[in-house]
Amino acid sequence: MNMDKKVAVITGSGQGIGKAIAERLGKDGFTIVISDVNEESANRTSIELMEKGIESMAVQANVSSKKEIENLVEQTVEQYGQLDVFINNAGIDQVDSILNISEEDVQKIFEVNVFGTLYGIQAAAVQMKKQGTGGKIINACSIAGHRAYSLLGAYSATKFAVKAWTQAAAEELASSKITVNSYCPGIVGTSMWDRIDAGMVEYMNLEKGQAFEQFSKSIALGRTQEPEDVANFVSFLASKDSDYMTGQSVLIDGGILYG
Ligand SMILES: NC(=O)C1=CN([C@@H]2O[C@H](COP(=O)(O)OP(=O)(O)OC[C@H]3O[C@@H](n4cnc5c(N)ncnc54)[C@H](O)[C@@H]3O)[C@@H](O)[C@H]2O)C=CC1
Ligand SMILES: CC(=O)C(C)=O
Repeated sequence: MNMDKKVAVITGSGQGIGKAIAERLGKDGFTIVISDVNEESANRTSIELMEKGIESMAVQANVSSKKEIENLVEQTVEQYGQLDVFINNAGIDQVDSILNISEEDVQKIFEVNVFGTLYGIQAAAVQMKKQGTGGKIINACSIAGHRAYSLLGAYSATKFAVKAWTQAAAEELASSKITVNSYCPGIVGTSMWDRIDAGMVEYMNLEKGQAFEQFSKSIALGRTQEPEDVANFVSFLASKDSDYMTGQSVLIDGGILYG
């Protein structure tokens, strides 16, 4: 174990954007804790990183359980002695109309995207304050945290909430030299968009892939986003270069929304 190396925890990093962030931060020199509710994908991704020479371990955790997230931080510190960067990346999607959304579905998406992000901020901040070294907390927001989309009403509401956590936590934690920022991707071709497309085409009577295609037409840079496009920006947020930035939820969407 090299105690000079900084340690980053990434939730929901068994696949998709979280996995790309883990790979990028590993290349940047971080020791990486892969965490996911899916134990198999967490283990697989952690092994892939180690095969690339990146120090890593996997911890299975469901972000909607405060206890499991506290345990994730405990295990990290037990193994590596410190926590420097905590990334609340895990999130789930939901496609439904406002008139049709059920109480159970709203509860479920808020438990993961909203409560889960809060538990991550809390557990990370407690540890970072104890260390007295400062730190960086980074959250997954979305273009849907800047404007709500039809059929993504509940999802958009959760991402607006992530933006609110980011601003409030940034103000409260600044005196402990802990910064809190969010990345707001656009249309990234992960399994999340496969599910969103499937849900939307059913609602709108389209062919498979057409909802993804229609959304993608709004991207000024003319291509859909790769997980690595997001990871490149998160690399900056996790680095010293972002030390003077806090409370921001930054669009990284190839030019869909401006502001
Ligand atoms: N794909 C996209 O176009 C965009 C995604 N985002 C956000 O980026 C983040 C990552 O998204 P993707 O990689 O696309 O999704 P994904 O569905 O491909 O991967 C999400 C990962 O999170 C894990 N996960 C789900 N629920 C969890 C829980 N309760 N506890 C721990 N892990 C859990 C899954 O097992 C999976 O490994 C999400 O917060 C999402 O809302 C934001 C904007 C656009
Ligand atoms: C998945 C997501 O955040 C959008 C709006 O595409």
